[in-house]
Amino acid sequence: MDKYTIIKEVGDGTFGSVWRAINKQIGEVVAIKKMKRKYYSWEECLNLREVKSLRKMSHPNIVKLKEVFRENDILYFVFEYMECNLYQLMKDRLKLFSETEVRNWCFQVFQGLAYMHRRGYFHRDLKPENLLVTKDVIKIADFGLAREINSQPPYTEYVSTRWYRAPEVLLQSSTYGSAVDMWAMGAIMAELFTLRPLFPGSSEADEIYKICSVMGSPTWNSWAEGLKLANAINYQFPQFSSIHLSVLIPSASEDAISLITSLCSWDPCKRPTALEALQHPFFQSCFYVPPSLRPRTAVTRTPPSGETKGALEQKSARRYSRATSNSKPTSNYSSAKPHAAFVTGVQRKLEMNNQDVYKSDKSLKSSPKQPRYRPPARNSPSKLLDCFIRFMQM
Ligand SMILES: Nc1ncnc2c1ncn2[C@@H]1O[C@H](COP(=O)(O)OP(=O)(O)OP(=O)(O)O)[C@@H](O)[C@H]1O
Repeated sequence: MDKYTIIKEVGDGTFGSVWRAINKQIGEVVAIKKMKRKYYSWEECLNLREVKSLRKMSHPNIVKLKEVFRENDILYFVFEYMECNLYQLMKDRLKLFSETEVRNWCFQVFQGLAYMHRRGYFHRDLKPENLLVTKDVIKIADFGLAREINSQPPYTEYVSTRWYRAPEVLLQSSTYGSAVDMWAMGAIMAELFTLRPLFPGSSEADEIYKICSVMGSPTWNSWAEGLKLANAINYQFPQFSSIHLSVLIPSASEDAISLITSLCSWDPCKRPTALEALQHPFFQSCFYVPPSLRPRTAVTRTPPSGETKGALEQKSARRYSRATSNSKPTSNYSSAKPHAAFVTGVQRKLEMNNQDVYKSDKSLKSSPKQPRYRPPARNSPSKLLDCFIRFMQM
């Protein structure tokens, strides 16, 4: 730690506290994540998902891991520093974001996701707190739960923050994939428009209830696999018809509504991939390249090798026409009774502190509250450096 001057704490997550610091040698501002549990061997550290996945990724919309070191059995990650996260940007805002702002952020996140998914990883815990912003650039952070797409299911350990959790994960599927990130993006995109969570469930059962109350309950036609998953755990969906999302997100354009609707498809197979999302008409005007990205990489809308742009567009067009036609306004929605998301008065911070990390225990129930971590005092006695290994110098 000698190399860094710690400035202040900027984040306190489940697994680590994050500090703003300066690299004394080169004067660079960085974010240092200090992990809460102890690591008694370097092998243990190298096995961490955050290390394994982030080491392999280099993309302008994925937060850069600069260094990893262990000191006194405490593991530290050194990241490029970002000014704030999307939740912080939303929470005190009185005025809605413009559609251009939402579009530019989402366009960048989908590029980061397309890259990550192509490299064989999915994030599994996308939420506004994990999307970090500096000026007009947004980056995906917190790869603590990232999974290799080719790794062997079943995936049974804890996964993702409830409000952004995909239905297949809520219903305890053990074979979900990168489509869980696309679901989370649908919920995040809606929240960017309204500044309110779209599905603010207070428990796992309430989460499914809230999703049904907005998207309409799934049917054998729309998601047979989901009905089977529900049967397997003896769960019965509450019966709702869908609400047209434009009722809940009145400030969003038709294109935005169509993209959110298809991202929030019950059936993971019907959600667009990140690459398909980038081809959606909502991003038609998105040749915008944030100045800070220009020297490093060109933002293009080129399809991946092996698939022609025309073919991809046709596929996207099919997907999107289906998504929009599935989501007609329903007559039984009363505008006098606003959507739960707008009336719950849920205090997000309380909710998020109470968030249940998902465990496959065959029940739709919350796990106990995480104890809040308090970092050691800055003036605590200096500790001996028992191990200091730097394996990355990027
Ligand atoms: N590179 C960074 N630059 C600035 N702030 C950061 C950076 N990385 C993380 N933070 C801040 O710290 C918070 C917690 O970080 P992170 O999500 O990595 O921790 P965590 O323990 O894995 O959290 P979670 O509870 O989401 O799993 C973030 O929401 C963000 O506000």
